Amino acid sequence: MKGVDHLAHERNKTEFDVDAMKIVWAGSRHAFELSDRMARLVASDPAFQKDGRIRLGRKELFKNTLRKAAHAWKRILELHLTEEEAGWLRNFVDEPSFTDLHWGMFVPAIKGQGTDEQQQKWLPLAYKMQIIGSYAQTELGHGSNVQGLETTATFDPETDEFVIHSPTLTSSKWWPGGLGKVSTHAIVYARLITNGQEHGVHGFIVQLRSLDDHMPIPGITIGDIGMKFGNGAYNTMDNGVLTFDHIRIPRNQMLMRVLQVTREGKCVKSNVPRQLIYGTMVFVRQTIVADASTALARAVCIATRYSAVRRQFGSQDGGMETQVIDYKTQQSRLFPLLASAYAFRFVGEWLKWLYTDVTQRLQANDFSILPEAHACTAGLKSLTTTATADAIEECRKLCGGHGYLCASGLPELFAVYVPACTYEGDNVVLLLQVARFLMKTVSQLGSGKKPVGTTAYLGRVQDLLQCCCDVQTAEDWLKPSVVLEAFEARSARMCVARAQNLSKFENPEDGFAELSADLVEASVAHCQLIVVSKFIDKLQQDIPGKGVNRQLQNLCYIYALNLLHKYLGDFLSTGCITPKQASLANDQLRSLYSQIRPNAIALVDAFNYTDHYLGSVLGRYDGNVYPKLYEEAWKDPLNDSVVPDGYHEYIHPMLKQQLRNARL
Ligand SMILES: CCCCCCCCCC/C=C\CCC/C=C/C(=O)SCCNC(=O)CCNC(=O)[C@H](O)C(C)(C)COP(=O)(O)OP(=O)(O)OC[C@H]1O[C@@H](n2cnc3c(N)ncnc32)[C@H](O)[C@@H]1OP(=O)(O)O
Ligand SMILES: Cc1cc2nc3c(=O)[nH]c(=O)nc-3n(C[C@H](O)[C@H](O)[C@H](O)COP(=O)(O)OP(=O)(O)OC[C@H]3O[C@@H](n4cnc5c(N)ncnc54)[C@H](O)[C@@H]3O)c2cc1C
Repeated sequence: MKGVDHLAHERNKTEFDVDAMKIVWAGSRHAFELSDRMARLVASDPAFQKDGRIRLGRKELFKNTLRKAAHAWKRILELHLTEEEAGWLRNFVDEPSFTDLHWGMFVPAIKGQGTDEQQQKWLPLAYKMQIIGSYAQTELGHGSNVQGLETTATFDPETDEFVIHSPTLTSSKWWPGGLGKVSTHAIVYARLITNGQEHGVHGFIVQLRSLDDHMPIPGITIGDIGMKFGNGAYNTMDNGVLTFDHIRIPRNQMLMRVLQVTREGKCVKSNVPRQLIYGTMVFVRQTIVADASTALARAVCIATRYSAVRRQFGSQDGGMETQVIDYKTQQSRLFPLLASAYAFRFVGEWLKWLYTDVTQRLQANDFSILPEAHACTAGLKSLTTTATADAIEECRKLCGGHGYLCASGLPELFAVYVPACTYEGDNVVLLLQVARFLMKTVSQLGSGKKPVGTTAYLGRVQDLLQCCCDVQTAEDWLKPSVVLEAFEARSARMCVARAQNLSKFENPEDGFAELSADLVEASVAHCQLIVVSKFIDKLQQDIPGKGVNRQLQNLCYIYALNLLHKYLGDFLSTGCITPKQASLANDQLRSLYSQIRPNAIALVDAFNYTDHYLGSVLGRYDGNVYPKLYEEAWKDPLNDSVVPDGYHEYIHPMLKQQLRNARL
């Protein structure tokens, strides 16, 4: 690192091996080395610089994104990067683009829902980017309600083709990323109709644009849906609108792993459950959980470094003022977010494992844990993205006024991140899916069906309904079994109470609708339990590196005890803990903040983010904030001239007029 390190005094306080923590954060030495190499490659390439992005108009911004995506692809080919390396490279380019949808949804949809033949035909084209794909599911009138989609795919036995059609305005495809201006193909979700009968929503590979001149295929109307929230941010993406006027595609372009349509138009079901049509969403929701920890860690890294640089008050004798990170209020807002970044990292790691396990089981025709995988990916996507979006905004406030400057990197990070609460499933809609799963699990308890996986604790529901927390001192809150039992008891009691309320309704669907707000709270409690338990599991692993495990323990208890504090109403009203025990938890939390404090800078250094990736003057590794902030201000186009454009038209006449009036 060149120049003076203004945070050196902070780094000198560190009580653990930061390099070892970097490997824990990355997941493995291999992942660390690979991501580190790709981060540096991107940071050192002037073609990937991000300065001034937020000031570009939409057209320039978009063209700039196309340039970067093309340059990234060129580097990927020149350096013969593996798929994993290429994924990291694109990640560090740090600009949403059509490639996210191509690699993140189009390719996985073909892999997950296509037959072997279809995969053999389409995947090589996609891998070489000879076609560019998007994922066209959502319509103007329906997004959450997938079964309500209106686009039709009607089989024509005479020509052996499907006719794809948009019958209404509301059936226009609306939102798909990469669709507006770039994609040549899309997986289009449409209602399958054969022999006059409907067979639900399925995916179809549809060509949208000519591979020669990029013009839309006749009968297709396609464009961008317009500017979105924030400068720069998600406006690098061409979210699109698309309508079909009786577009014909060959029969073999329906993704047929779940259901085959024969030459005669007969539907033949495979042994794969219908829900696999939603499989791409499960895959992406799982990646979104991992991405949440990355985005949260970015915001926390900026806020933590800046909180150590920033000083306010406290100097009575003309000495240094207090670093704002030393205020307990700042710590109580910041350190739980730091802990959440680590918590989401580990639950993301676990979810990736679960997803891999489910995929292997599906291949062996074992579909038993699909509902669990759906509930976990939906619930954790919802929990982590909501918390991350809120946390980015909190980090902005933690940085005071300077956090509101685009130079802090936080406004753009917020704007680019918040749609994660909506895409891949609105977060409330997803929690309702978790609630259905939980209520089903509770209702089956009497029948002797033993819950497994993340709901196994519900199998001990009788114990959990009666257990009494035996915390007597603040230190007792540092026992994994105590914390786990409190979270299990809270979740179990909330689930059982909701199930009892539901049973009072004659029609369960009416009851579900009426109690939905309460049910969502039970889902949150269950998902928080999963995060806490996966963090505790992580602590049981043999983690090398001096002091690393100790720091992780502190973070784990900060994560759990802060939730306990925030959701105290749940814990107290369900009788899981007493007010006295809650107060002891708070005492412990304050003590943990003091223990984390000297390690805070090192804990964010362990994320190993380059200054390029952070894109923040406040979060600079060297802490040299003020001179750089000052420098940055002068780069604003408003400062190109001392007297602004418009002075002669608007300011001068106004001043003169007032002068004249004053003279009158
Ligand atoms: C190598 C490089 C890799 C790079 C990776 C980079 C990744 C980058 C990714 C890009 C990231 C960001 C870009 C954002 C792009 C955004 C894309 C989108 O938004 S796509 C559109 C997403 N849309 C949704 O998520 C819609 C939300 N709605 C739904 O999911 C459902 O329709 C639902 C669940 C709300 C429907 O409810 P309903 O009750 O009507 O269900 P059904 O009758 O349809 O089904 C009932 C039955 O099925 C179960 N179920 C539902 N969903 C699933 C599922 N996904 N999996 C398994 N099972 C499911 C449900 O629980 C019911 O079960 P039952 O037992 O009958 O109760
Ligand atoms: C940036 C961005 C990128 C996107 N990219 C893509 C893409 O590439 N491909 C694609 O197909 N789609 C994409 N989408 C669309 C996205 O998947 C949908 O917007 C999302 O699934 C939410 O659906 P909706 O817009 O219909 O919301 P709605 O369902 O209309 O939600 C509106 C409100 O109603 C509430 N609500 C809805 N249903 C219920 C219910 N049953 N019970 C209680 N409350 C309910 C919601 O909580 C919300 O508050 C993208 C969206 C965004 C913002």
